[in-house]
Amino acid sequence: MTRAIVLMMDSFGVGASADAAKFGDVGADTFGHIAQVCAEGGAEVGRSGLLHLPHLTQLGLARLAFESTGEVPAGFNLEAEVTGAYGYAAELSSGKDTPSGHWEMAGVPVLFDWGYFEDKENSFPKELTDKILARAGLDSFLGNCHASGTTILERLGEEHMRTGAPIFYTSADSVFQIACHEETFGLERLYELCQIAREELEPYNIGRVIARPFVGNSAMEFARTGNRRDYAVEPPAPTVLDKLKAAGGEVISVGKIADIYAHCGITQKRKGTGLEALWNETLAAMDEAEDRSLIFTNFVDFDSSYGHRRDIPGYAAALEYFDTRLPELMSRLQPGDVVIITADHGCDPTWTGTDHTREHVPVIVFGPGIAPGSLGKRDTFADIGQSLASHFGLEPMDYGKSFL
Ligand SMILES: O=P(O)(O)O[C@H]1O[C@H](CO)[C@@H](O)[C@H]1O
Ligand SMILES: [Mn+2]
Ligand SMILES: [Mn+2]
Repeated sequence: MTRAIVLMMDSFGVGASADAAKFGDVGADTFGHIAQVCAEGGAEVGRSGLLHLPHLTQLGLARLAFESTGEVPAGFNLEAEVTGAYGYAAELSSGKDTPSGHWEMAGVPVLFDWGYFEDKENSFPKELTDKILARAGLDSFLGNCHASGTTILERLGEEHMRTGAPIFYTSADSVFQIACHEETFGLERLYELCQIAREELEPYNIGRVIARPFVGNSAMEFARTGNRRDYAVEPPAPTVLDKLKAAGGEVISVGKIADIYAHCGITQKRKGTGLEALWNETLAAMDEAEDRSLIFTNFVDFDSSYGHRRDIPGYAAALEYFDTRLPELMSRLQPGDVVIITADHGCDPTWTGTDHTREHVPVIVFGPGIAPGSLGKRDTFADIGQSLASHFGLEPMDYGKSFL
């Protein structure tokens, strides 16, 4: 069997990269700061004590974090024997957003600059919103600012329900986000509105339109649902996913992977809301996947539920939960399987603001044929894509050095 399983821990950075100053992120460290707060007793909600990640540690997480930052994360040590190959990677792409990180790890770094809506208020050009409203048959909209997606619901969700005006907002990322109530506005209507926005945004070079449906009756109750949908532009060149699909392999998307690659290079899709469901789908995919399959899971909750929310205990508990599921994956490994654990950017929950942080990402590789040891610093996430190309015997990618 030649199979690969990529576990993409969305936003799990392991320390600021050399170019972090360009992003205002010098000193950011998603993993290190969570471990620090846990060790200081500051993450006692829904969990307790030192950050406990025995399986990730056994695979090399503490060592790669030490290689990335020069510091041993609080509560960890470098004593135990390591069974995985471990390293850390810097990002070549110009942005610290989700599509850039994902495309780069699939061998296609984003070397051009995305468009951004930089103004914190009145963020969107009137001619753009006028066109979107006219095509959708709407009179007005709310928001028009940078915002955290949960606080803007507290502020404008009730007005949205009363008036039927959609909420448009953005962030430091190249995104146009639309929040609407699933029942009063309607989910399909929200998706249609996002499709119109996607088309009208073409001249602005915006990476993603994101549908942000929510439910609840009042500001204190609003909750976003698993029906989020991302409308990404297509990657600028064929990724390793496209190449594997073209060569007759299976590319199995779990969670929002398919959306992030604009459905390019995907042969099967499995959905799941929440870490538990995403794990269940990943393991079920492993039980079914045949030779020449790539199972690629995005564990979005680290980012959307905890990183952007600056929820340190929540992030710590999610990491600990993730770690408990690894033995189930290990017990399913077959000869020829390779597992890669990585991330797409940081989102340090101790950092100011609510945006991503420019960080190194972990690269943990294991499987029956993988020798343990350090993979050192990788200069681009594209080393992952190049390694997958090599693993599946595909033509080499233009970027990256294989570690396989
Ligand atoms: O605050 P929420 O709505 O979660 O938005 C976050 O999610 C977006 C996509 O990852 C990012 O651009 C960030 O703004
Ligand atoms: Mn992400
Ligand atoms: Mn994010």
